[in-house]
Amino acid sequence: MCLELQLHSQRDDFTLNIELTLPQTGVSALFGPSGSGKTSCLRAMAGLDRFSGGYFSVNGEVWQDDKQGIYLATHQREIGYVFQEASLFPHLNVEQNLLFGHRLTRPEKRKVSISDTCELLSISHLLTRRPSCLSGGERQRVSIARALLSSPKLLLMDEPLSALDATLKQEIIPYLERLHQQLSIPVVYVSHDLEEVKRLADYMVFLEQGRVSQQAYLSNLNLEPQARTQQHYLKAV
Ligand SMILES: Nc1ncnc2c1ncn2[C@@H]1O[C@H](COP(=O)(O)OP(=O)(O)OP(=O)(O)O)[C@@H](O)[C@H]1O
Repeated sequence: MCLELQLHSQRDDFTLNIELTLPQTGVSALFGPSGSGKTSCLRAMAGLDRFSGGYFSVNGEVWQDDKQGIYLATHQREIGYVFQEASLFPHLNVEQNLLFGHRLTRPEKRKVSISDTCELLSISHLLTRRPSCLSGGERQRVSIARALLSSPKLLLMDEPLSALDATLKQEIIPYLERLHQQLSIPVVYVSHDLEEVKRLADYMVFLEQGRVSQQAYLSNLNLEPQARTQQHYLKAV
């Protein structure tokens, strides 16, 4: 069992030619320069963007197959999605935000409890606060908790740390490592930070100009060339 994604699509002057097979468990990172198609892949998996010529299955369940006319809308896909910026409801407190994700899931499908999730992400003491009274790292931890509370079959994370400064990033990474150890669902994690990916991912996909240039378990990869490219890029900006 695994995740399979195929996208063969043209959007304006950008061509996506993706053939991906990701492992059923653990964290798979989509890594590549800006504009290489990472978010497009994630949005296709979530059903947020519909690309023609698409196929997507999660552990045997087909969520899109254009040849057979199958396409599940976002609300029919059992996913958790964590965006770059925490997207919490500002008028609800933390507990109400969490309950929102939980209530959307039918009781028989709930795999995690609010208390366990709060403990996992150390947010129990924040339940009565409004999002505006949280730090960026706390907000992002609440967003992750809300995504988990929908008991998803797949967790999609689009550069969840990119809006945080270096200190907050260091604060939140251990929580992501803990999630990694405790979650049994697949996580697809978009990033263009090689150090982050090296700490969190098991499997890595390199994207370049809408194509997969390489995919393998991290333990089988030599990341020196990518590290050099990233150093070069960081010096240049
Ligand atoms: N709605 C859209 N319509 C047309 N083209 C788009 C749309 N969204 C993105 N693109 C184009 O698709 C290409 C891939 O974008 P995408 O956001 O997937 O890249 P990315 O690797 O996630 O980039 P970044 O790291 O900067 O977020 C880019 O050329 C982008 O301009």
